[in-house]
Amino acid sequence: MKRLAGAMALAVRAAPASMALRVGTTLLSGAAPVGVAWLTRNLIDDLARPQRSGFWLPACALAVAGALLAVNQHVARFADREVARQVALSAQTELFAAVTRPVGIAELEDPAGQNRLRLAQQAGQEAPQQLTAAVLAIGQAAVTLAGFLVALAALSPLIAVLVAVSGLPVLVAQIGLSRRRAETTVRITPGLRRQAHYAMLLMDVRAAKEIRLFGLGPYFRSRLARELAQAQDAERAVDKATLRVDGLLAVLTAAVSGGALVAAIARIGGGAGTVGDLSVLIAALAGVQSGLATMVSSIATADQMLILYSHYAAVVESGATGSAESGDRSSETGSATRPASPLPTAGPLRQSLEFHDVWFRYTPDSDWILRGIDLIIEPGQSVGLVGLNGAGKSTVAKLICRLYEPTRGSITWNGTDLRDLDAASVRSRVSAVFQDFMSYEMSAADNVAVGDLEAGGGEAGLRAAAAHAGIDETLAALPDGYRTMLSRVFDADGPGSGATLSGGQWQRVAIARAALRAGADLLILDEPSSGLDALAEAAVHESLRTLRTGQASLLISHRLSSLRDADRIVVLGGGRVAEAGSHDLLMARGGLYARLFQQQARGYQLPALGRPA
Ligand SMILES: Nc1ncnc2c1ncn2[C@@H]1O[C@H](COP(=O)(O)OP(=O)(O)OP(=O)(O)O)[C@@H](O)[C@H]1O
Repeated sequence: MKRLAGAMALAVRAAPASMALRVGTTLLSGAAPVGVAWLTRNLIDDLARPQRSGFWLPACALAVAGALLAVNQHVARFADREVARQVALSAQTELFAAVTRPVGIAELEDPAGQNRLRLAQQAGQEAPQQLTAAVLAIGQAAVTLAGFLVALAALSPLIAVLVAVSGLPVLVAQIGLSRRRAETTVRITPGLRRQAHYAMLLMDVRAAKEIRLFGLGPYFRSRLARELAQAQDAERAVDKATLRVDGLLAVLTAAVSGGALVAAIARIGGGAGTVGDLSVLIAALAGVQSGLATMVSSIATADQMLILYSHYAAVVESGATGSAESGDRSSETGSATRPASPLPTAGPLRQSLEFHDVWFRYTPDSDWILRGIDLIIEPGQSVGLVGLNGAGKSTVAKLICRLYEPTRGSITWNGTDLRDLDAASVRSRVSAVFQDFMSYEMSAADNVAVGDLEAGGGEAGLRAAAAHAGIDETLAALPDGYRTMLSRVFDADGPGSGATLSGGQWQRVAIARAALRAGADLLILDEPSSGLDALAEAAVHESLRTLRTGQASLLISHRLSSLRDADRIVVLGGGRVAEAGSHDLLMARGGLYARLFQQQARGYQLPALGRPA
């Protein structure tokens, strides 16, 4: 009942006027068949009288009722669709507000969480509206049923009871089927998600290159078809069971109604009623039967939708993917936990950002990525982070941004544990270019502006940030300047045409995005120049150096030449800080950093004189 009330409340909140209209049309369509049956009875009895008088009133009332009902049907359909639209809008808004509410992102990487999200999305789209429609249909059927049962009871109480009771086995069977249908929906969700993934790959322009080159079309098509066929098999099994049960129940209810009809006709034939009574009886039996069928199927639908709605409610109530979040400070799921009450905001970085013996693994059953990291970044200091692939450099960056929480140990901002600070306030003091930065299918201006939606300065501010990333001239020279749509798959909003950037140009847009948040205390650059040509890399690094003045920075790069000016270079190895110091110190020490640097430097050296070229 709580879930039902929640779903109904959502519908009323989202579409109050349309809901009121829908309730009105429901009451009218519920009462109409009973009214029409009584008017018909009066009309027949008036006509059956020898003087044939007084039939004008029921005849006119019948005509008006017919017209009203015809219009009512269309109004009801419009109100239904309006409720569906407004509920879907409201449900989607609530759902995605919940998805982005949690501090961390670990739940979004959990397959079970993604299954719940898909179910919640599906339920959010259809469950509240279908539940509302089912409840209204139950109400409508109840009005019709009550009217006809009273009419039947007036003729024969026994027949009325018999017909009403025949609905019970139908109800039990339909609820069983609806539960099975809801379970099937949950069971086929992972397969349908995989199917959607293959469909997305086949349509995605980024995947198209490999799919064409490696001839992967038939491979993904067959995987897609297999997943869909498996889901359909499960649905077909439920449909077959429904057919069997519904067929049997139809025979049962028809037998009960037929028997009741014959018995009642026998009574009227025996002189216990008028011809008008017979017409009411026929209408009442048909009405009760169809009312019962509507009521039972609506109860079953409501039951199924309630089960689906519970997935939506779980996500909306608990946030992200609806999984229970632990309040532990050390999160074994790697998930950043949600604060129970408002936390203090992070002030400017005046002392340091420090890692204290930080251990981290992404899930409780995976390997440790960090095994006791101690790291200090002081205000205005530049720190370079170096390590082999998979050493955990990006993980360190993500931990600072509170996308995950340390499994053990702590990270402090001016001495306060990050978990004791408002996450949004910490993030507002950090700017970052992630290794897997985003390319948004939006205009060039919007692609830079998302770095800081609250930054003032208009286009001049965007251009200044873009200039730091060495991309201002390129963006300004696009067909519609900064308003140019950077997309291959969406049209421009206005009359201008779209444009496509190269990988390195996109990377510079991401750098511009980070540069826009110039007031941040800490700038994290995770492989910011991997796609840049040598000239651009030097220019961007020089520009970022001026941008970083006074700002702390954490620079992660495999191009060690770009790190040599860092105040301190930290080398990660085996999940720990293997080496730390200035470039000169680390070179003199001859450890991993020195070996990596020399290896890279050798690659750039000209062949020695006298050796064949
Ligand atoms: N979201 C994740 N879930 C589970 N494991 C992850 C996740 N992200 C990274 N890992 C694992 O953590 C390890 C460290 O990854 P990370 O990206 O931090 O390394 P890195 O030092 O930045 O590597 P690279 O130099 O290749 O960019 C890798 O073994 C990777 O498989």
